[in-house]
Amino acid sequence: MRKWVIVISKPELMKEVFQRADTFLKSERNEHKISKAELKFIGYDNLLYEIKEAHLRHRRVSNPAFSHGWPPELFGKLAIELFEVMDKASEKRELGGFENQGAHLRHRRVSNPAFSHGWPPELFGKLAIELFEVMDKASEKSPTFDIFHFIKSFALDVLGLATFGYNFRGIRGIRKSGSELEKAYLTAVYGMSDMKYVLFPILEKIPGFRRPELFNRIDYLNGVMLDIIKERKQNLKFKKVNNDDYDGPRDLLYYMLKAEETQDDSKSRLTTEELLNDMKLFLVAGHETTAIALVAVIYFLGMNQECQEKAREEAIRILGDEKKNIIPNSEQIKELKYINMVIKETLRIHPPAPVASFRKAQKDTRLGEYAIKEGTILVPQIYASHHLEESWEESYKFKPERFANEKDTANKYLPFGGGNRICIGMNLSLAEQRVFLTMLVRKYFWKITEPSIHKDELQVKPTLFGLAVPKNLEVDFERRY
Ligand code: HEM
Repeated sequence: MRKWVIVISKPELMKEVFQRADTFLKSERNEHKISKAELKFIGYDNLLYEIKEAHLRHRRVSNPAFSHGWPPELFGKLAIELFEVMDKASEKRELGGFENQGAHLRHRRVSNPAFSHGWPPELFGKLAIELFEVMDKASEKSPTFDIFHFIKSFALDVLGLATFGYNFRGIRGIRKSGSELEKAYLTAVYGMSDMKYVLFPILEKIPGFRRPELFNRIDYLNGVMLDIIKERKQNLKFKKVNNDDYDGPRDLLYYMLKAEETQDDSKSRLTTEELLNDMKLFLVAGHETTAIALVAVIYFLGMNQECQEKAREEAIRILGDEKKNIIPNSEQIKELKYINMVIKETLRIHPPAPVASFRKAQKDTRLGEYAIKEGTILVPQIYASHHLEESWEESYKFKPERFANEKDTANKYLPFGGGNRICIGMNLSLAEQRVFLTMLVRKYFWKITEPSIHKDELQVKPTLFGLAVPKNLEVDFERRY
C-alpha cells in the first residue's frame, strides 16, 4: 500500500512533531537500512536506533553524563596541537608551490618562449591520467589545505578523550603517526558508510568485494574499547565511584558508569555491549557533525572578512593580544557574545545534520491545520526550515546579528532537533566550537583560496547519513604569531 510522506519545514510544526514523540514516533530500528559493517560496529542496540522504553533506558544513563560542564583545556590543548600541524603544513606548501615575485618573473622569462607552440591533445590526456595517479598518492602522503581533513582529526581526538579518555592521536595522524585505533576507527566508519554495501549487502559475500580487513579492524576496535570499559568498571568497583580517591579520567564513560550505579532496578541498566555501542555511537555521531560545523564557520568567516575581524576583536579583547596561544577559561567563554552569535548563525545557515530522522504517525491525528493519517512518514527538514523567508529575512545571507536577542530566534531555530530525541551532544559540541574558534581567530587571518568552487555557496558532497559534508575546501591561513 502506498504511504504519504510529508516534508516539514515550518518550525512550529517541526517542534510539535519532536514534542509529541509518542504520536510521531521515530522509525523502528529495522526500518533503518544499515550495512553489515555498521551492524557489527554500532549495531541497533544503541541510543540512536532504539525507541520507546529501550531508548529511555539509554537516555537515562547518558543524560547525566552529558550534563556537566566541559573543562576548556580539553579542547584548548588539542587546538594548540592542531595549530602546530597546520603551521607545518603551510610551510610545506610554501616550499612546494610559491616563489616571491622577482623569482617568479625570472622563471617566466625563461619559460614563456618554451610554451608558445601547439600541443598534441594525447599528451595532455595521457599525462592527465598519470597526474591523477600521482595526485592520489600525494594526497595520501602530504597534507593539503583541505581544511576538513585537519578539523576532523581534531574533532576525533576531542571525542576520544571526552568519551573514554583515549587519545586517538588523529592530529598526529595527519603526519602519519596516529594510533592503530585511529586507523581502525576511520576504516570502520568509512567502511560502514559505503553506500554500495548498504544497498547491496550481497557484495560482502562476493570474492573481490569482500572486506575481511574491514571486519578485522572492527573486531580490533571493539576488543580495545571493551577492555577499556571492563578495566574501568573493575577500577571503579574497588574505588567506589563517589569516593574522592578516584583519580581516573572524568569522561562520558565515567559519568555513565556512575549513572548506572544509581539505577536500582537491573532492568534499567545497560549491558556492557550496549554501553560499548553507545560509546562508539558518540564517536560516530559527534565526530563529523562538529567537524562540519567548524569547517562551515571557517568558510563563512573566510567569505565575510568584516565578521572575522569582529570575532577577532572580541577574542583579543577578552584574552588579550599576547602573541601566544591562550585557552579561554569558562568565565571568558561566557563573555564571548559575538563569537557565540557567529557559531549559531553558521549552524542555522549550514546545519550539519540538515534532515532529522523520519518519524511515523502512530494514529490518525492533526498537526497544525493538517490532518495526518496513521502510518504517514514525516520528514523534519531542518535546512529548509532555517531558510524559510517568512522566518528568516535574507535567509541565505550570513548575519550573526540575527542572534543578538535570544528571544527573536528561540522558536524557529532547530539545528540539534528537539523533544526527547534532541541531540545529546549539543553542549559538548558548542563548548568545543567556542574554544576552538576563539583560539583560531586569535592565531590566524584567513581567506578562502581562489578560485574556489565555494565562491557562491558552500558545496557539499552526498553522504550516507545525509550530513552536509563540505567538498574539498581550500583555505589560506596567515599566522598572527
Ligand atoms: C554541531 C554538532 C551536532 C549537530 C548539528 C547534531 C545534530 C543532531 C540532530 C539534529 C539530532 C536529532 C536527530 C533526530 O531527531 O532524528 C541529533 C541526535 C543525536 N546526536 Fe547530535 N549533533 C551534533 C553533535 C553531536 C555530538 C558531539 C554527539 C556526541 C558526542 C552527538 C550525538 C548524538 C546522538 C547520540 C543523537 C541521538 C539522540 C537520541 O536519539 O536520543 N551529536 N544530533
